Amino acid sequence: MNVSIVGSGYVGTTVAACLADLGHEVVTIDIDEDIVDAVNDGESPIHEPGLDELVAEHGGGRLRASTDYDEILNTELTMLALPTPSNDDGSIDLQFMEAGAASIGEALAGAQNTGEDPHLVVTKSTVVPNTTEDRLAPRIADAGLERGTDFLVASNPEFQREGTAVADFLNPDKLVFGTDDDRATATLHDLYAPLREAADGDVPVVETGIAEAEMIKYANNTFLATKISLINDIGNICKEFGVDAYEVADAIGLDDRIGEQFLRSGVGWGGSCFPKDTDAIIAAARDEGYDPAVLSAAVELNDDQPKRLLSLLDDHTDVSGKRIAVLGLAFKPGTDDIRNTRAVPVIEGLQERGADIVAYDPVATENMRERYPDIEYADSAAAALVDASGAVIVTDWDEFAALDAEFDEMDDPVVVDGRRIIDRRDGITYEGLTW
Ligand SMILES: NC(=O)C1=CN([C@@H]2O[C@H](COP(=O)(O)OP(=O)(O)OC[C@H]3O[C@@H](n4cnc5c(N)ncnc54)[C@H](O)[C@@H]3O)[C@@H](O)[C@H]2O)C=CC1
Ligand SMILES: O=C(O)[C@H]1O[C@H](OP(=O)(O)OP(=O)(O)OC[C@H]2O[C@@H](n3ccc(=O)[nH]c3=O)[C@H](O)[C@@H]2O)[C@H](O)[C@@H](O)[C@@H]1O
Repeated sequence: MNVSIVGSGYVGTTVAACLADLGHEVVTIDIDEDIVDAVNDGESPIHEPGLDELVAEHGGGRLRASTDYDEILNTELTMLALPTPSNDDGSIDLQFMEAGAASIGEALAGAQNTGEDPHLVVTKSTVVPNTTEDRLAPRIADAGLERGTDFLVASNPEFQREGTAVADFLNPDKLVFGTDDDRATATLHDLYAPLREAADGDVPVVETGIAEAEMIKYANNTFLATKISLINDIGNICKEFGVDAYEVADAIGLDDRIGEQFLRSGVGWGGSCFPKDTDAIIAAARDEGYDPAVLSAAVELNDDQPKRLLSLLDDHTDVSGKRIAVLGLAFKPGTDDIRNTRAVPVIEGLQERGADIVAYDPVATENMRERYPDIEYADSAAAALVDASGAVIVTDWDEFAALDAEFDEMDDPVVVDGRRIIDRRDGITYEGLTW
């Protein structure tokens, strides 16, 4: 099939490269010329394991990029993979999506009516229920097009994670096709047929309505975020009783109804999506007159975990004027992404206390330096610990598990672990956040 994808960022580029690898002819459309040039030169514009190889193999061939929306005229379907950031009040900002939809409409309207099937426009981005219906389809139609004759719309949300995006896309737990027209459903089946054939096992397809598909994405992300907040709540109780929350989590995870994943308690969830998507669906629900109590509590608890981490440190040392090591800056291991990382409230809390911060991350240091140019950055965890009067662990990088004699170099070896990555050992004052 000939496929176009508007937006060549984390999702757009990953999906495009994987679809090209599965045999489709794919073009991405982006306003950023550097991204377009990179893809055409066979270079991935973003860092994801396995993506460099795919873009190197197909870039400039079955995978192309362009700044020209007219490219969609040579394709059967267009996916919208544009950003859906938050407004100041947490609600979803649809300006990029509406601009993209309008440009698609203008391109389609400029084409000769060939009598072919209507062009399918698929919302890949995460959008609150009814966005495709109420905000995107009308923008496409604004160019003088008729829905059902000139174009169709559908929702096909994406569940890939950063750091494992290629593997997640190629072997998804499910595919969700939200449509209101059999022709759209059939086109999505054609698009994913090679993926389902190549995938490791059976890939279930959920055929549903457009708004249901949009909501499934929020339900998925907010369920997982809330699962982490719940295990953090349970972990905080465990800490009060001197109980090991990880032993408790391992045991409850054996119950199939609970499941073993996403039970790692600690300093909380961050990243480009859980925080923004939770805020967006809470704001959208409130707009409709419903206040989601559990989700609001999940956010509140997530905001409190970094404060609990710092108050554990306060229990052992007055950090004012002292050198304090912050180990881990990325929002999770395996990425240099610092969007909504828990390291930010930790750093700000330490700054408020007047601490002298020395931070270390294997890959995210440069991104954090842009945000906090004035704090000290160490070249290694070992260097960060030298002469420190306390250390806090924010990201569960494997390399932190190997730290041992390095703690002997601390002035006062107080270690507060927000991710259960350091073993308790003689010679250090160790506090686990939930154990
Ligand atoms: N990053 C992730 O792991 C996941 C993200 N999502 C969702 O996917 C959507 C996209 O997210 P990302 O790929 O992370 O965003 P991103 O910010 O990495 O990429 C968006 C791209 O769109 C381009 N762009 C902006 N306006 C444009 C326009 N008018 N026309 C053409 N290109 C334009 C930008 O230059 C950028 O390259 C969001 O709704 C996000 O919530 C869903 C699942 C996973
Ligand atoms: O919509 C999205 O963008 C994506 O959001 C998440 O993916 P991602 O943000 O890449 O990262 P996760 O691996 O889910 O981790 C999110 C946060 O939760 C934290 N976490 C995760 C698991 C756990 O047990 N405990 C825990 O604190 C991580 O440290 C991290 O800060 C979802 O897992 C993806 O399915 C989804 O597509």
